[in-house]
Amino acid sequence: MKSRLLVLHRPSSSAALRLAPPRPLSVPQSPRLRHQLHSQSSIARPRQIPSPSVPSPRPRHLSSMNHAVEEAKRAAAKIAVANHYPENARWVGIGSGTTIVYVVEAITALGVNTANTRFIPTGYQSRQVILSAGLTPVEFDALPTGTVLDVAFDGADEVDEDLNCIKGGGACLFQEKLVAMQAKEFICVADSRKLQTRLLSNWKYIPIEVAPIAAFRVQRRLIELGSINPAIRMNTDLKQGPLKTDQAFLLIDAPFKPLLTKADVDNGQDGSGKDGVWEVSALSEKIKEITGVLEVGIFSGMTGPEAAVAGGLGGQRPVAAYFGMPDGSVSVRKAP
Ligand SMILES: O=C[C@H](O)[C@H](O)[C@H](O)COP(=O)(O)O
Repeated sequence: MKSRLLVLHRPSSSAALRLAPPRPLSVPQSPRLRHQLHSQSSIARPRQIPSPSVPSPRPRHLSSMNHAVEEAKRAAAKIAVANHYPENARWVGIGSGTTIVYVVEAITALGVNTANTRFIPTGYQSRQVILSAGLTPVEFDALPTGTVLDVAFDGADEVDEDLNCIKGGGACLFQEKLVAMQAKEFICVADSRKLQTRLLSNWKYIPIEVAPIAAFRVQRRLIELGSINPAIRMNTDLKQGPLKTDQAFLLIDAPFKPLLTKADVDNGQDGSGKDGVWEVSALSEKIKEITGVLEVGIFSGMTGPEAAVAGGLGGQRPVAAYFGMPDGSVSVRKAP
């Protein structure tokens, strides 16, 4: 199942800038302190649409690093759209986050006629991105019965060698999974910080969307499964309390040990949860079983084409993931 990494585009001049790790984490030591401490970490952060024209107050080296990251996302989006945006597209899923902005930018830059194309958002921010680009959104629950999306594009917080993803760092995951699973194929676009061998290598927690009334119960169960200090995500402004998703649910950010890949298990490692060591899909299924969990931010299992062969829809694993690299090139991992 292990994917190959291909470099698709390499520029002649190298930007030679290292990308900063994504969203540094500060995981609280005590579950009792979780609300307060999480509010001070970068975990609690409403998303902003990047606006390269807005002057940055940051030191120059930081702003050039950020610029390099944004350009890496843009480069990956451009190639992903060029390779996967269908001719005469009718239904296109649009994910959430900062990278998806460049996907929409790349779609509009194609210059194709979108009069008959409907774009399915995965939340409030996603809908705003679609509208700002002059495209037409249609809510997921307004799709005609039986509609299959031609393609769904989205970002990710981390992608492993099998193309399993962690998503939800920007507080969207449930609608993203709905949309990905309604599409013929899901295409992931990211920058090199997200490209890892195993999930939970650089990105340290799994976002889980939960019913508010069940949050503490779910938190306890996550600890039993081996999560180290799972924390309810707070708004940046503490006075606003826990962050609410588009469904008015809460998010629990659950750190675990790095997740085993299929190859790890094939090589004899135990991913059944012993000592808190899990294989990706095993953990995802276990978390999904907890009463009170709406959805888990692990996208694993079948791809769209695999689901079609199995007789239906339901692929949540991308068929390809595009990564903008620090040197300006774009690498792609494709599902075998
Ligand atoms: O919750 C947000 C989504 O899952 C995003 O797709 C993910 O967090 C990646 O976001 P970004 O493109 O901003 O890195």
